[in-house]
Formats: sequence, structure tokens, C-alpha cells
Amino acid sequence: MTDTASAAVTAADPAAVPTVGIVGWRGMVGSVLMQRMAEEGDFARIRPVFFSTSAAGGPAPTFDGMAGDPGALQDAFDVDVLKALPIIVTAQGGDYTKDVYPRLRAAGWDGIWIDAASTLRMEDSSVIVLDPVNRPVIDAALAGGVKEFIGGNCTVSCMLMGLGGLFREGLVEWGTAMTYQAASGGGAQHMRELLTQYAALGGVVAEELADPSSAILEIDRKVTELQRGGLDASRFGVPLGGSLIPWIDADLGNGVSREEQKAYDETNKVLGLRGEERIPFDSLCVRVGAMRSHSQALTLKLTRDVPIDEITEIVANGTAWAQVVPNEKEASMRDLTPVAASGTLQIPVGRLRKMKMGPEYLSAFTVGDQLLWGAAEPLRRMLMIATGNL
Ligand SMILES: NC(=O)C1=CN([C@@H]2O[C@H](COP(=O)(O)OP(=O)(O)OC[C@H]3O[C@@H](n4cnc5c(N)ncnc54)[C@H](OP(=O)(O)O)[C@@H]3O)[C@@H](O)[C@H]2O)C=CC1
Ligand SMILES: N[C@@H](CC(=O)OP(=O)(O)O)C(=O)O
Repeated sequence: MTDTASAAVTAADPAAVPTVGIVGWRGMVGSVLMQRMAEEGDFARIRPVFFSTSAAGGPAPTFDGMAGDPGALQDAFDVDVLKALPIIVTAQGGDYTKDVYPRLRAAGWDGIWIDAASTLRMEDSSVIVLDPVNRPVIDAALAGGVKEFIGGNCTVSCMLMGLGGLFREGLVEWGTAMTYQAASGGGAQHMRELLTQYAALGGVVAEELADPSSAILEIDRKVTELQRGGLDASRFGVPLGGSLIPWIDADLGNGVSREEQKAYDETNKVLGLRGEERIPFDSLCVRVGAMRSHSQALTLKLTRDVPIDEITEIVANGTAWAQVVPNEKEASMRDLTPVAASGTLQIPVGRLRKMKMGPEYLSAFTVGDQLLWGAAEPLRRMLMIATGNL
């Protein structure tokens, strides 16, 4: 460990802000987390020590609001350095958590672990953090000595940020979500692959597109031919550009994808519901050619017939970020899309209407940036809660 970083890790001044280890800061989720922390002035509230799995000893990054020299990057696999920290935040990924977390605990570390990866989410010892929806669950866990605070699945977190009010009011008897998930859920390379595919598809018919009289069926034939044989699809496995993929994450072997199982498991865990209290919630998860915002179309069976204007109010007041979009064509096309939601913390919720099956059946559509509320923002806020700043 370098001298500067060593000083940061062992800072003994009781008046000093808490020292926090940050792992995975330069990845896609980590970069969004750093951006949000800088925007909110969080770096003035903590003393960060940055880690790397690949460049220990190199210069640590600086972000707006940080005081002093950040020193050198520490080795993210060095348990002796990590265990000196009271709080560690990681967006490094599940393999890192699987490797380092048990070793840290075995070494006697008693600090707070805040993690984006799914590895520890369903452990009894952990809480899934989404404080605008489950702050009481988080507070009770902190008071009870829980030390593992894990960010939820992006689809679940975005859905609950939009529709949390209906769950809080006990209005959801059961629900289903048909999802339209963006390429970013796969990672940065998946986003690049999608754009490369779009470019190739446009390129193969560039001449025909420039000629308004060219035959559309010939354009379609050339595009389909390229999709079926000539595109780099090494990340997603099959072409996503101009198509979709009706399966996300592992095959659980029972007709359910791991992403779909998370909808049930994590929704209930976030809400603090156990055993018989759990709400039947199911989904069918589909990857589409959007960049970083996940959308979902929901059918909710309500516990009773609630007038639609009351439902609208409950949804709008559910969280400070839920934004009801009137169920009209123009507003829906303008405000209820991945393009509208990307890069914002707002969670638009629209297409709210009663369904033909009966007055207890509610239709809804919601969109959310899966890197913000879907990944980075709950972690940022948990760090602020753990350090007494929120
Ligand atoms: N992608 C998503 O939508 C979501 C992801 N998550 C979780 O967060 C974890 C991290 O995901 P994500 O941020 O997408 O992962 P990334 O692949 O973008 O980053 C992970 C790590 O890869 C290393 N890395 C290697 N090459 C590069 C490079 N060229 N640019 C940046 N980093 C590089 C960095 O570690 P180092 O600096 O040590 O080399 C970085 O911390 C996931 O494994 C998952 O558990 C959670 C919710 C959503
Ligand atoms: N599975 C999500 C992204 C993700 O990382 O989810 P999780 O944090 O639950 O592993 C998607 O592909 O859209």
C-alpha cells in the first residue's frame, strides 16, 4: 500500500468523514455511480479509497468534491487492505464478490458491504436496497446489525420505483410484467455490439435507401440475409439489431429464466414479504434493441376495485421519482419511451387503464434507466444512509 493511501485507510481522526473502499468504479455501473456521487456532492461526505483488480499502484481517480490527494489504486484482492475499511462499495461484479467477500469475513472483517452484484441478494443475511420503497426494511436491518446491502435486479428496482405506491397500499393481489430490456443489461460490450449491428444493417442497404424508388422487399431481403449469417453476434449469441431475444440470463430448466425468477424473489424480498405473505409476481423477460432503459408492460390484479383517478394519485405519490404519463397517444409517445427516460432519474408510468377482464385488472407501462435506479442510485443512497447522510 502506498503512503498516501495508507494514510487514507488508517485515518484515525474521529472527526473525519468515514473512509469508504470503492471497487469497480471504472466499469459501466461504477462510472454511473461515480457520476452521481459527484453530482450530489457525496465525495465531500466520505474519504474514498479506490481499488483495482488490474492496475494496483497506478494513480487513483479524482472526482468533483474530493478533498486532497486520492493516492494510488489499491489491490482489490488484498484482504488485509480491504479489512481496514468500515464500508466497502463494489460494482465490480459477481465473480469478484464470490472470491473476495467470504475471504474478508473469514479474516474477521465486520464492516458494511454494499454491492451491485446479484451474488448475495437472496442470502438471508442480506437486504436488497431500494430506500424510496423499503427504507423501513433498511433501517430495521441496520439497527439489527445486518452488514450486507445489495442493489436489486434492474428490472425489479425500476418497476418498484414506478409502481411502489400500489404495493405499499396493499393493492396488488398478483402481477405479471412483460419486459423490454435494453442492451446495457448485458454490459458495455453488448451495447457496442448492438450499435455495430445497426450500422452494418444500414450499410448493406445504403444504396437502396438513398434511392426512394428502390423496392422495400429487396431491402428487407438483404437485411434478413445479413441478420441470418453476416453479423457479429458474439456477445448476445444471436442478432439483436432489428430483432429481439425472448430469453435473459440463465435457463433454470423449468421453463423459467433466471431474470424471470428474480421478478418474484426480489420483488417480495425488497418489500420485506416472506412465506405466505409473498405476492405472486411473474414475468416474461425479453431483450430489445434499446440502449440503457428497461421498459415493462404490466398486468396487475388489484385486491379491490379502485377508481383510476385514485390509482393515478397513489402511483404518482408512490415515490418522488414516479411520473404519471396521461394515457393518451401523444403523451405516451413523447414521455413513455427509453429515449425519454435514459439519463434521468424519473420513472415514467403510463398506459394506466382498467382491462376488459374486470375492474380489478389494471394495465400499466413503465420505463426506467437501468444504470441509474436499476443499478447505481440505490447503492449511492445506501452509502449515504450508512454514513448518516440520508
Ligand atoms: N450492467 C448492468 O446493467 C448491471 C450490472 N450490475 C452488476 O454490476 C457489475 C458490473 O457491471 P458493469 O459495470 O456492466 O461491468 P464492467 O465490465 O463495465 O466493469 C467491471 C470491471 O471491469 C474492469 N474493466 C476491464 N476493462 C475495462 C474497461 N475497458 N473499461 C472499464 N472497466 C474495465 C474494471 O475493473 P478494474 O478497474 O478493476 O480493472 C471494472 O470495474 C455486474 O457484474 C453486475 O454484477 C448490476 C445491475 C445492472
Ligand atoms: N440481468 C439484467 C442486468 C443485471 O445485471 O441484472 P442483475 O443485477 O440482476 O444480475 C439484464 O440483463 O438486463
